[in-house]
Amino acid sequence: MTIPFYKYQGTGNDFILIDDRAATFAATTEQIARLCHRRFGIGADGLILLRNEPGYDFRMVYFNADGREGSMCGNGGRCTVQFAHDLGLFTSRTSFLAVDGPHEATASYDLISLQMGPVHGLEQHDTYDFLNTGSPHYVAYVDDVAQTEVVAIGRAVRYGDVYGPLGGTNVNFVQVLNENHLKVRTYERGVEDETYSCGTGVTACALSARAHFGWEGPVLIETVGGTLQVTFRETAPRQFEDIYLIGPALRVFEGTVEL
Ligand SMILES: N[C@@H](CCC[C@H](N)C(=O)O)C(=O)O
Repeated sequence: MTIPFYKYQGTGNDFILIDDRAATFAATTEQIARLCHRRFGIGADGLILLRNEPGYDFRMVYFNADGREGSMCGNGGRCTVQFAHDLGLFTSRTSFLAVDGPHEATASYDLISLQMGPVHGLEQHDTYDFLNTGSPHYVAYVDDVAQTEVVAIGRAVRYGDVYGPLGGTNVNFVQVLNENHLKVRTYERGVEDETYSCGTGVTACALSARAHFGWEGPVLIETVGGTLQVTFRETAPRQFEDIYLIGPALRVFEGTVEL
């Protein structure tokens, strides 16, 4: 079976995008993992199907690089919005459905502003915060992210006694650069490695910084693959609404692949 695909990236978090409005894509977990493999396939942090959804412009179905359907992906959402825009599904404002519910977004040139779901609750532990921004995130503050063993520590937390039995977690390491300015590196569950950027991860870090430092935002976040911005409204302690993840999303190439 020959499948046409598009490759997109959002601050270096890269995805295979498939126009599946005809709902014909059928692949096993192993086949999706192979498409995402950087030696044996196209190479990506995840694969996303754009499908039709009544009442919305489209539906986003997201698979991690391990081939399993994942929880919400912020950068993948921004790339899917850019893909829908490139397909002509909307002009400047869109609404779509993802695994965590409805989302709204705007596209202006290559800048995508994606409304994330509301966040109800943020756990503050002795050495880290934990919250769910559509995907689960562990947030730890460090002095220097460049000197942090992201993969080794990230993997230990993801598979550790606390979060391993709960399905694992993504693990973010945060360095405060200035007020409203962070530098973040993330170990991603489902990729099982550090990625260049994680949208739900930087969103979690911005909300955590709000809880720690009282920042109003917008919070600027430097990732390995570029800069993202997060805005939010805290409606009550540790309750967040109107959360927006803002940054570039670009088509890199397109092609066909054998399944
Ligand atoms: N890269 C994503 C996060 C994707 C979900 C995650 N890997 C998980 O399954 O928990 C993002 O940009 O949010």
